Amino acid sequence: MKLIRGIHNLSQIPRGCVLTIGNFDGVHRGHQALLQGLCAEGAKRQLPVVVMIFEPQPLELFAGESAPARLTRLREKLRYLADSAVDYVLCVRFDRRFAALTAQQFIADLLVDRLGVKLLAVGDDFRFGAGRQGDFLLLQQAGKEYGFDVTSAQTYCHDGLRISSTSVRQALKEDDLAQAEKLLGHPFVISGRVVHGDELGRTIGFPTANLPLRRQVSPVKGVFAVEVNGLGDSPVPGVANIGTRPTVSGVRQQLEVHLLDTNMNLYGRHIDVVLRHKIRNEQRFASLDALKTQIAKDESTARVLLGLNVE
Ligand SMILES: Cc1cc2nc3c(=O)[nH]c(=O)nc-3n(C[C@H](O)[C@H](O)[C@H](O)COP(=O)(O)O)c2cc1C
Ligand SMILES: Nc1ncnc2c1ncn2[C@@H]1O[C@H](COP(=O)(O)OP(=O)(O)OP(=O)(O)O)[C@@H](O)[C@H]1O
Repeated sequence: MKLIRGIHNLSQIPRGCVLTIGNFDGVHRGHQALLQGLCAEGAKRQLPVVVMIFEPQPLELFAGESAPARLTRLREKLRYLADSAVDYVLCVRFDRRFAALTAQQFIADLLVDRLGVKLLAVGDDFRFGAGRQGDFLLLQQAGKEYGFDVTSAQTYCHDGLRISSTSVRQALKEDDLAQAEKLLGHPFVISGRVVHGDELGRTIGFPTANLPLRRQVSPVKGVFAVEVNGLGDSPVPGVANIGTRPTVSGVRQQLEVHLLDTNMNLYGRHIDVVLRHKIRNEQRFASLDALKTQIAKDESTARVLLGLNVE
């Protein structure tokens, strides 16, 4: 899979392709089904498979802080997309100028002139162009006019529920990690690079690796039994807190993970924290001692939940 960043680099994609467009946040099972169908079409027509995504996601431009929490950062999104057999990911910088393109300009300039699209597959709820004026019907009409096919992906459901990034966020909001995993087709993971914290954790006997969540709001909060990938061949068990750390008057939301039975130094490493089970909500404790007592209990709970030998 090749990543093309920005429409000014479009010439790197051969003209004529099968294409889909969207946010693909989480790369859930609905997305995976759509991509599978598209890849089969690409193979049949011997055309490259292209996925157009937007960065930032449109609502992040329009709604700023109140945009829905991200399920995947760009890096993770690309990793999941690479797992399907797509040839190119075109990552479009979604700014005011791009957002102002009318549906007709988007089709004529980008899809037809620049990409020479032969087949476009989208869900039937797909909307695009300034003011979300463009819809499936308009695409079909344009397809006839310019000579490309438009197909609507069959809606992919789980237990009668349409899988969408929104439904995954809802499951996470309800702390239903099992449901989120069923909808995603993979566990919910928070990834990032470990940075230096205040190192207070050390003094209370629970050193933690800190992942800043930056501007991104996490779709989940609280204390979790986790497994950390990216540190060797097998996952390392741990216990993590996602929150603002009210006990030490923290402000910014971050993820802190305490690894069990190892004192590996993680600074600067990129890790994937797989959330396995929720243990409790974050709380403000009256003292660091009270927090320490609770974290020791959390650790025991995590051992049970992760099926580890309880000491
Ligand atoms: C399993 C676990 C649970 C935690 N729960 C809370 C909590 O409920 N409330 C809180 O204020 N801090 C909680 N913390 C503590 C903070 O996340 C953080 O580790 C501590 O304030 C030290 O921060 P530092 O490593 O940045 O110095 C928890 C930490 C861990 C590892
Ligand atoms: N369950 C599904 N079945 C079939 N196609 C889907 C499904 N979910 C999304 N798609 C299609 O995948 C493409 C990318 O979807 P996109 O990520 O933009 O939205 P979404 O997953 O529906 O999330 P949201 O909840 O934000 O609307 C779109 O064409 C969309 O219609």
